[in-house]
Amino acid sequence: MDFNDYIRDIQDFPQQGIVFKDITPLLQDKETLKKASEALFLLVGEHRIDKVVGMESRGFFFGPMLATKLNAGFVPVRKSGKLPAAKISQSYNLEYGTDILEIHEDSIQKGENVLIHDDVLATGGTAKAVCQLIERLGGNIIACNFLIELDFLSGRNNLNGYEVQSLLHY
Ligand SMILES: O=P(O)(O)OC[C@H]1O[C@H](OP(=O)(O)OP(=O)(O)O)[C@H](O)[C@@H]1O
Ligand SMILES: Nc1ncnc2[nH]cnc12
Repeated sequence: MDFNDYIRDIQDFPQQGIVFKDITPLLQDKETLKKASEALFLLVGEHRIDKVVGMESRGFFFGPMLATKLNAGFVPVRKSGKLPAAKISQSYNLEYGTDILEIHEDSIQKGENVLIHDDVLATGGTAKAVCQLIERLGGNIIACNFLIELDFLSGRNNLNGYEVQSLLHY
């Protein structure tokens, strides 16, 4: 089974000139979903992880599954105005726009080992903003884990100094 067969390109979504990597076929297929989840877990290796941080929305697909496999908690990073309790914010740019991300202040304790997970690493703007949020809370970033990395956008250059783990490269 080839994961690439379950990822489709959608031209000009969400805006002109963007080729969108749609992973819903991979999520819909029970065997592929299970295998992708296991493969993402294996990418993490032997690290001890306290918290998996996933970003809204597509970091929520695999983030909690990874957390249970790693015996860790799950922390959502959400877009502006969605989190109810005390939080900190970070603005950022991504491949097709700009936005604000937020995290609850009490979600990570100082010195906790954190794995960041998202579906796609494109320009790295989103992941870099999440790294900044976690470090402002005193978290120790162990690695950034992605289902897909768009190599031609060089997103990992925005994540210098962090381990970047990606299952699929385009
Ligand atoms: O590396 P970057 O250029 O920052 O882009 C990557 C981000 O873009 C997508 O999220 P999007 O903001 O589209 O939100 P969604 O998950 O709610 O669809 C994707 O899920 C990543 O979070
Ligand atoms: N080309 C792309 N496909 C899917 N998700 C993305 N997030 C940022 N760029 C993306």
